[in-house]
Amino acid sequence: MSITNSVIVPAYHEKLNIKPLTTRLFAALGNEGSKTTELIFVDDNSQDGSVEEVESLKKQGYNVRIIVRTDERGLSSAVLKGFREAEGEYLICMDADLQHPPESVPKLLDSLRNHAFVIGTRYAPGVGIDKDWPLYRRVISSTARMMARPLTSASDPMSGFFGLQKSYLDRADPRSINSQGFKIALELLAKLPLPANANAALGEVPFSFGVRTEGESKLSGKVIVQYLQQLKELYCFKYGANNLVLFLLFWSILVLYCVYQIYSLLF
Ligand SMILES: Nc1nc2c(ncn2[C@@H]2O[C@H](COP(=O)(O)OP(=O)(O)O[C@H]3O[C@H](CO)[C@@H](O)[C@H](O)[C@@H]3O)[C@@H](O)[C@H]2O)c(=O)[nH]1
Ligand SMILES: [Mg+2]
Repeated sequence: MSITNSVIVPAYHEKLNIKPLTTRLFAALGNEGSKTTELIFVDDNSQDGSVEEVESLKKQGYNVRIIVRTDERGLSSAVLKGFREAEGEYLICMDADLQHPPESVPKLLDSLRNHAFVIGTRYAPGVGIDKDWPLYRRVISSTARMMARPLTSASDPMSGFFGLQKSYLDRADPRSINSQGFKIALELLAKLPLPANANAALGEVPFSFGVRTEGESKLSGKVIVQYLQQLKELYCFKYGANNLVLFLLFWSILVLYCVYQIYSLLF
């Protein structure tokens, strides 16, 4: 049977999460789904035993492999590398740390049959974010989400749990895609030539966002700065570089909003 689905997982120092993610994913896909799905970890030379872990799972019969990059680092570029190497027409991206439940992957794959792009959203009735996710991360995430509002109609463009039909990626000029930072879903939502019909373009699959139990988050100040640079570029892409007044106005509102959020949290 040929591979139709590729699940891409950017991974850096995630050895302890590789086995549970792989076994839970293929269990969720079932016998039939497992035959048509490959799992690809894209690791940036962690040298923590991730390679050996994947090799061992491969020997057990799982269709899993690991790409080790030694010349580049970063979440978004790792995802793009995995997408390029993928065999399947239906691509899924998810984190290694189990904050994205592998059991939701079949739902994303189903939705991808009818939509060019599918986002796993934490903002829908009946789902949410684990209560143990730190407050400062909630503030960063909701502020970042608000800043992306003018760029996409997706309810959760900050999500790293998403899928797309490869043909849409193939139609885009690779040089036009910003591969810096963490927010590759937003980048692709804004830049890919998705169908004009909103229903055909975007599907949303609610999921509950868990907390990491093994390893550490790689979010850093540098990633936040990269996000701000990415936003600036996306605003110029969408609204034109000359639209400076609009841009400055938006940023002023944003700064006021952030101050208000921090103030209401503290007092
Ligand atoms: N290859 C590679 N993978 C990386 C790198 N940095 C991070 N990753 C991998 O990318 C995934 C997400 O990284 P985390 O460090 O767990 O990110 P987070 O702070 O929990 O952020 C998550 O939440 C955001 C939503 O609030 C998501 O946008 C983001 O994608 C991620 O899911 C993990 O599998 C991690 O190993 C890197 O430089 N290289
Ligand atoms: Mg995480």
